[in-house]
Amino acid sequence: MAKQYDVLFRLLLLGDSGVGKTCMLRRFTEGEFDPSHISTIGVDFKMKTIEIDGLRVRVQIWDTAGQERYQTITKQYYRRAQGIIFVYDITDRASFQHIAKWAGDVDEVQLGFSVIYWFPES
Ligand SMILES: Nc1nc2c(ncn2[C@@H]2O[C@H](COP(=O)(O)OP(=O)(O)OP(=O)(O)O)[C@@H](O)[C@H]2O)c(=O)[nH]1
Repeated sequence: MAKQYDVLFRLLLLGDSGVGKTCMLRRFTEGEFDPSHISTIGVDFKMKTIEIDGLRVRVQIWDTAGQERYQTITKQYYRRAQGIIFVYDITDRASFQHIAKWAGDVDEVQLGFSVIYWFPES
């Protein structure tokens, strides 16, 4: 079967628990918003193929649990990511301050990464 994409990017969502990582991913991949908060256990992923300048780009986005207790699992995915999306809640100052800690964790295993900021609607 012919390949359904030309390029594959693996991205990772990181940030505190409850900042909206899963919601953001569902909105991007399925166009849906579910206001309930069911904490991610470990990691999960979704994919979407978009066309950019005639190239079919498949984006594979890994959604990680923000809860501390899963960090041994989630850290295993840092190295494999080609880009990291740091997510914080604009109504929660601490979640923004913690971005430095998340970025520091990534820096320990992977030098040089992309940073994209997401501002959830409030
Ligand atoms: N007001 C508002 N609430 C949002 C938005 N995005 C997400 N939420 C709410 O934030 C809560 C947490 O969303 P999740 O996407 O489950 O959070 P998460 O970061 O994946 O959490 P963990 O899986 O525990 O790491 C949910 O109750 C959502 O309803 C937004 O843009 N605006």
